[in-house]
Amino acid sequence: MLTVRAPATSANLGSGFDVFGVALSRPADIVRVAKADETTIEVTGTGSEYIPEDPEKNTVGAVAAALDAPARIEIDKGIRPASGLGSSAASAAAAAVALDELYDRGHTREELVPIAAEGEAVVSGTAHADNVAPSILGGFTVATDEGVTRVGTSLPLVVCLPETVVSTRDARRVVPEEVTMDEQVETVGKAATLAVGMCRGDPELVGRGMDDSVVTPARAALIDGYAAVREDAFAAGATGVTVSGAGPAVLATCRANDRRAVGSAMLDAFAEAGIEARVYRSRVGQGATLH
Ligand SMILES: Nc1ncnc2c1ncn2[C@@H]1O[C@H](COP(=O)(O)OP(=O)(O)OP(=O)(O)O)[C@@H](O)[C@H]1O
Ligand SMILES: N[C@@H](CCO)C(=O)O
Repeated sequence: MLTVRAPATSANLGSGFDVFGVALSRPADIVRVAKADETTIEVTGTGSEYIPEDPEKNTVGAVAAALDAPARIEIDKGIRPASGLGSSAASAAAAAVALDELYDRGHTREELVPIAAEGEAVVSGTAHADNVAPSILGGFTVATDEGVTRVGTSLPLVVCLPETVVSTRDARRVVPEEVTMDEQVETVGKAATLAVGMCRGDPELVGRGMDDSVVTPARAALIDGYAAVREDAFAAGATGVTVSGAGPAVLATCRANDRRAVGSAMLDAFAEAGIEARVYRSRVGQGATLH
């Protein structure tokens, strides 16, 4: 069987709703594929009991259909579903890379991004590419209808995942439908600051650019303990804190030496709110890899 590892990702980064994303160095999904007459899916690993094996309902089924590449597909989940860590996207990204190789379709990595995004439409109703792009390409990505721009960086990150669940479909319902011109101007400034920070590998600039006042406050209300986690992460050295993807994971950036303190502060703040959580001390990492 052909095996691909695709990493977890964090989308939005505050000011880049549905556009920005980063690959995380861990955790990851492993997908194995073999040619077959029709697509079958077997899921094991973290949260697998909540993931459908019906190809019409699993993101990898949509990818196999889009590539016209029927296969026996085994998914070993390292990324918990409904986490805000691009769980559904990582499987789709791994399947796109694996099936393209298995059937020798010859797509470039960039061409595989919209194909993998078809999987996201199955789950959340829209084919947003801000998780599949970094999971396939690695680094920091800017995904728009015109294509994907990528910046390689190894910026330090800390992710804290509480034992609660927020589905992307639900979290999209709370996003404001309109913004004022003041909010638009502020968001452009933040997003530009963040992008420059990624190019320079500067956690101060990236952190400042994460501070969005449109989508994140609406999403934060769905995450018990968020305000305290954010405040305590800053007190421990974080330079920026935001909701990871649709949540409930919380993403922080900081200097590399502060990751341990920031992670502990986030864990403690969730614990004080009576919520168990786990921490990933991470950094921006590479995209899907063939094994
Ligand atoms: N291969 C898959 N892996 C994970 N979840 C899947 C997969 N296929 C379908 N799903 C469904 O997708 C939903 C989880 O996706 P969702 O987008 O809500 O979470 P996420 O990918 O962790 O978060 P986010 O996109 O905010 O980072 C669950 O309902 C799950 O059953
Ligand atoms: N941009 C999407 C990503 C979900 O991971 C959202 O926030 O709804």
